[in-house]
Amino acid sequence: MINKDIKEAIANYKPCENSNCKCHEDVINQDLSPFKDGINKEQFDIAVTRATKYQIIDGKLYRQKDCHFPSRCTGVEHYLVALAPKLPNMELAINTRDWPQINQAWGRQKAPVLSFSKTKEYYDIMYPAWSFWEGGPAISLYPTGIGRWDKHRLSISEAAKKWPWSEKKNQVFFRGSRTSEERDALILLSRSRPELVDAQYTKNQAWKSDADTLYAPPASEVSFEEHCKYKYLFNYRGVAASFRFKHLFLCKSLVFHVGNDWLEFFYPSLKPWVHYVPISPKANQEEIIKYIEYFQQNDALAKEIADRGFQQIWDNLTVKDVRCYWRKLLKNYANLVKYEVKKDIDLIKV
Ligand SMILES: O=c1ccn([C@@H]2O[C@H](COP(=O)(O)OP(=O)(O)O[C@H]3O[C@H](CO)[C@@H](O)[C@H](O)[C@H]3O)[C@@H](O)[C@H]2O)c(=O)[nH]1
Repeated sequence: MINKDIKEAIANYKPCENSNCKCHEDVINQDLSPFKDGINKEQFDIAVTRATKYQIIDGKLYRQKDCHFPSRCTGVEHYLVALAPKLPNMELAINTRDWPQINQAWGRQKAPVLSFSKTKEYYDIMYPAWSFWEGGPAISLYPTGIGRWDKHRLSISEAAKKWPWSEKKNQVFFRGSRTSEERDALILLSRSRPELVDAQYTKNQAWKSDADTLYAPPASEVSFEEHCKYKYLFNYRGVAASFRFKHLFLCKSLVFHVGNDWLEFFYPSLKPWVHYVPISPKANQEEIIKYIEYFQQNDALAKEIADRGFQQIWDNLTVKDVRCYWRKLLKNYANLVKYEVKKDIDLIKV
């Protein structure tokens, strides 16, 4: 069954074009399609009540004074300041919370909020998360917050060289906090089958007692580079998508991606069975064991998927791709705006 799924996926796979962030272009088209008849002032006014207001006027970037998460705003502004001189005048409602804002199923009126992550239920328009530059989760190993994707690309891929496939431990590895109960099955499996799985909960800011780490003391945190020692790495959603996904591929380990609802802009460029192993969030411990054992018994196949996953991220999620995505997104967005953007004197220059 797994064998057949892999064969079919590989046979149907058409690599995307590795230039000008083309691998991610469809996501821009899809996210903007609900606004194809244009974006009017009323829609923007709704959007901005749920986000931080930005304007680009005569090539310069402006922002409302308060920002809910200053380092997240800085992470976003790193790209916008650089792109502003080449962009037309526009205004944007950028949500820096984890959670997207405009859920269709809850009957929310259509409004153009930009968010880093969403499911198909939301009208939110995805933008590259702040953490490509700064403002990601602050853990003990990254006290100022996870960021600098440019540096992580180099340091993690160097660690992958130190731990080539044949040297990696034949074990599953996961470290992270209990931001979603979907992670419990793997943590419990690790407790009953420690030789197969090393998965433990760490603390986050919300941690109060061992109950928050599923009745075990919190584990010490482990750097992304150290993850490269293991053949199999698990990715889960958290509150929304989790930032760890892109980093895991850089180890040239086999990535198991649990659930496919929560997206960031680059997720659709990664294909199940071609670049990673898809796992249902409902998979119980026996099912998880079945997948792990399959790949332990089909080691060459596991390595092939791991190598393809690495290459896809290495080639198509560069800093240049992130900049290119922002540029295309904002140009296409500006083309849809139907009202005249007037400079808001309450905003501050960034
Ligand atoms: O030992 C560890 C533990 C965590 N991490 C990394 O730290 C980050 C945070 O991990 P975790 O505590 O598991 O939180 P997540 O659930 O992955 O992310 C949460 O935090 C993000 C920023 O607030 C949100 O965007 C997500 O939706 C939310 O679920 C991730 O990139 C992890 O890979 C490590 O590198 N080593």
